[in-house]
Amino acid sequence: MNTALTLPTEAAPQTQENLGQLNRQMIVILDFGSQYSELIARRIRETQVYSEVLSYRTTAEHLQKLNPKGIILSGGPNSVYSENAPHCDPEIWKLGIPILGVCYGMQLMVNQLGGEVTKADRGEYGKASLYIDDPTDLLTNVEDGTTMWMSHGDSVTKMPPGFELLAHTENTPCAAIADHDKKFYGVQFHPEVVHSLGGLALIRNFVYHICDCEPTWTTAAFVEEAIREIRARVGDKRVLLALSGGVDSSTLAFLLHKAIGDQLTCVFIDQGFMRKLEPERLLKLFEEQFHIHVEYVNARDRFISAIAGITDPEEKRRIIGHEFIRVFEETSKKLGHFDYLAQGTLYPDVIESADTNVDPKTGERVAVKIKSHHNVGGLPKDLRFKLVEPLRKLFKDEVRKVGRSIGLPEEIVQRQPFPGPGLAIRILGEVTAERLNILRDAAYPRWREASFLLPHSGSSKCPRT
Ligand SMILES: Nc1ncnc2c1ncn2[C@@H]1O[C@H](COP(=O)(O)OP(=O)(O)OP(=O)(O)O)[C@@H](O)[C@H]1O
Repeated sequence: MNTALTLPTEAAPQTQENLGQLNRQMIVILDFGSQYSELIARRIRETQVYSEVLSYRTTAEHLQKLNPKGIILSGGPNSVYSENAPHCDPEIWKLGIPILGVCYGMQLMVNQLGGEVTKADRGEYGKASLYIDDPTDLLTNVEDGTTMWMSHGDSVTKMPPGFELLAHTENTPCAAIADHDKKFYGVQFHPEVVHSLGGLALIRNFVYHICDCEPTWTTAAFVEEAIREIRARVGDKRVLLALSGGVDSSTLAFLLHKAIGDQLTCVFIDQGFMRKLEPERLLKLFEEQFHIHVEYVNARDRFISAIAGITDPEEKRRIIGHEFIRVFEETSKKLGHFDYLAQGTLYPDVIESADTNVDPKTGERVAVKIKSHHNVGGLPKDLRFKLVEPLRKLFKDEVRKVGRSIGLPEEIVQRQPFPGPGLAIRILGEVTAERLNILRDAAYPRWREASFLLPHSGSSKCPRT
């Protein structure tokens, strides 16, 4: 039940602030609709270089402003000749920026630069051995005969002027090509997928040797910049955060607390659907161990009454989501005025939710509607919060790294994802207090309970689950 969060209109533009990304070397991935575009971005970031996925519609003018160290044209499901096939701004070839085309991206490069792409006699899907014709440059340290992952129906049959062959496979004469002078490269295979054994070496060659990047995208650098940015944005104002105890909101709480200390107020709503001892554990960790104040709201009776007699899981979710918003709203009003609401929006949310919201000029995927956390979805307009979303450029594994680096305990960093409506959804049929207790006991190993309870006895704030 991911209700889109419709934000107060004045808050929306501020969500576009790119916390922790200023003055950073970047590789831009132009997305032509491949299921792997996000994966390319992740692979680049694994080399400690920042990368962003933008729409293929991004203009050369905008790219010039962004000043990336390199551009990657992703794969895509189309043929370059098909009607409505996505094409990039042809001006990008004049920017003087290294460009790597992957699969469809390579075919587009060939098509736009005067070569030829034709429907192959036999498409190539799956693993293929790559035979290297030029072991320098892009293919330095890539083993001859290494396995690469192919998935294409069209093939390059004539290279554009200025291009040379780097590698071939049994079925694909032009599997890797380059115009060394202009630093344009094309590969028919997918170096980003794990099955491509030489893929990471190739990506590293592109990023470090061809684009001349340095490994600046590190967790420590992100944390430092994010803290600076949060302070600059928030000033001396108060920030409200809905804390679930999951990895995203917990990392956010730690980061914000580091940046603005007690200007942060965390609200934890105990709806009574969490796993055994989770509420107690959360309060103990945050309040006693890390001295981060958490406003505990015991709303167990309210939630269980709200779904009394309801058996349909979707209906349960809807009611719980609705109730959550009401409780959150009431609590925030009681706690006084807040200028900012912190949200744990992550980069995949930004990419996925913005598909239909591409700014035609910049190609930026504008997250007008943020695919939100169902529990804080649909916050009423009159709350009028501005947003702080310092994690919106991070993938989940990067959030875990950030959390770990700022002291978030491993039990939260590695926590199994658990949906907001939690046990209420795991129980088939009507949810009753008795069923909740049975499920809690069944799902919770005794030894963990014992290790948690001794020598401490949980938080005094909330009743035992
Ligand atoms: N019981 C709760 N009390 C307060 N806030 C909550 C609660 N449950 C969820 N939230 C808020 O809703 C957001 C989304 O919840 P969801 O269950 O979808 O988990 P998530 O997106 O994996 O995030 P997290 O890792 O922080 O749980 C959380 O990040 C948190 O801000």
